[in-house]
Amino acid sequence: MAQPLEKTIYIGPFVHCESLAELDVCPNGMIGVNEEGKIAFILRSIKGRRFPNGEGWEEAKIVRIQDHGFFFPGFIDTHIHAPQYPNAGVFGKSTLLDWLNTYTYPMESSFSNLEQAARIYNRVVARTLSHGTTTACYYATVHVPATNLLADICQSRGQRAFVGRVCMNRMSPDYYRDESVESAVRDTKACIEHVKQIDPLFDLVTPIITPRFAPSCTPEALSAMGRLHHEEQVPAQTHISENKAECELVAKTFPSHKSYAHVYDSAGLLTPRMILAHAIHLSPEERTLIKNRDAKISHCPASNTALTSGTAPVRDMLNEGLTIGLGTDVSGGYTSSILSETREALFVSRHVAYNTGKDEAKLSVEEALYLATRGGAKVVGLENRIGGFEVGMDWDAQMVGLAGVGDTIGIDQSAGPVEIFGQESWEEKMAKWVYTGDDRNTTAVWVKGRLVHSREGFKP
Ligand SMILES: Nc1nc2[nH]cnc2c(=O)[nH]1
Ligand SMILES: [Zn+2]
Repeated sequence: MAQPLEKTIYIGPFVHCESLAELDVCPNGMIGVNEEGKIAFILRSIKGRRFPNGEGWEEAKIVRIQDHGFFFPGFIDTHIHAPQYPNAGVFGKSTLLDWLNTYTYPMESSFSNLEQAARIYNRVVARTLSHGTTTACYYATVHVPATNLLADICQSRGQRAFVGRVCMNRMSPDYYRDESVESAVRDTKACIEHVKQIDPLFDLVTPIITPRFAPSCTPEALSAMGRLHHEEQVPAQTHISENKAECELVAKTFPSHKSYAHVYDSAGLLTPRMILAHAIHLSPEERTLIKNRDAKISHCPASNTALTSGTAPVRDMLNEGLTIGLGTDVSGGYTSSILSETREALFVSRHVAYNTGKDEAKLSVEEALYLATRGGAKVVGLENRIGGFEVGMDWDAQMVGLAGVGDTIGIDQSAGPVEIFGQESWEEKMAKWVYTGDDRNTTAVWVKGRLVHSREGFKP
């Protein structure tokens, strides 16, 4: 069981997203986090220490920003394949459909071995936490024991997670697919039951229905997953319109359906609790349908570039009112860092601007950070609990450290790659973090008030 929490006051600058375009910077404030890991108060000035009287805050533990850093909400990875982690960076010149057969299915099938699963899943959860990912939406594999182990590891390492057993009953090698719709339903239910055992209120870990994508599932399998989504009242995730050959395959295998989005809709899967990854080549009608159903979008720019899938029209989708978060999509995406993904989203938006001649397609640093935090929180349906700093929200946060040039002699690698010369505005500091930072700048990470990662030298 996790250690009981102490009341803690976090002192120093804190930054979070107020809205899509606006960062809220408090250069020197205090955030009190109670024994339940919830934000109890926020003071925007440290003068006078006016925290609530008589509630024991006088004796609370203090955690202070030491350098040019700040507290920032934890990142939300709305789409990541945990078993593909060993393949990160290995994709050659492949595109989606040959990449799945060449790299992905062979790797995922090896998770029939629980030792392999333990090794890789421990690693991917520890690594994503080290990047400041406090919530991750994981695809596991078809294997029940390994999927349950991933849920256990998220629970014990303290990462908020959605853990999905993948349903796929066709178009993959015989050695890696569900035998039947009945066995897929039985195995999916077994994974849901397991999470109910370890976390009955889905406080930290939530099961998620995960039909891989339409080509991998017969219409009967999709409908069965749609029924489970409704019966079990748990969220769902899948891929949509990532690659043109995939879209053609869907048109061919579902000839009576109007569109790719309609395939999911007719299976009862296009709901407010569905997370659709990629959404690159959707028609305007499909985007309208997704908007009307209030289904959510996971934008995965690193993967979309790596697998030559295309450039998602994020600005258009935002303008149309779609809800969007960021996903690393490891290992279509090479990085398990949402900070890197934020940068990729910025660059891809510039390619969209260039290719369409529409300058407004470019995302700002603030907007990309919004997608990485508040946007992600909406995508996973937890916007009232995570993604920002507000009284009553959970303390899912990261301490970002930025080294001041001149503070140390020579180049201090341990302080991380971002160099602060002292003249930077907050806007510039945030841009430097996004464009030049990495996990060396992630000094400490908390989920629900529990310290789940810290760099060497961090003194809580
Ligand atoms: N990027 C990506 N797309 C998919 N479509 C179906 N499966 C996958 C997968 O594992 N990764
Ligand atoms: Zn994916």
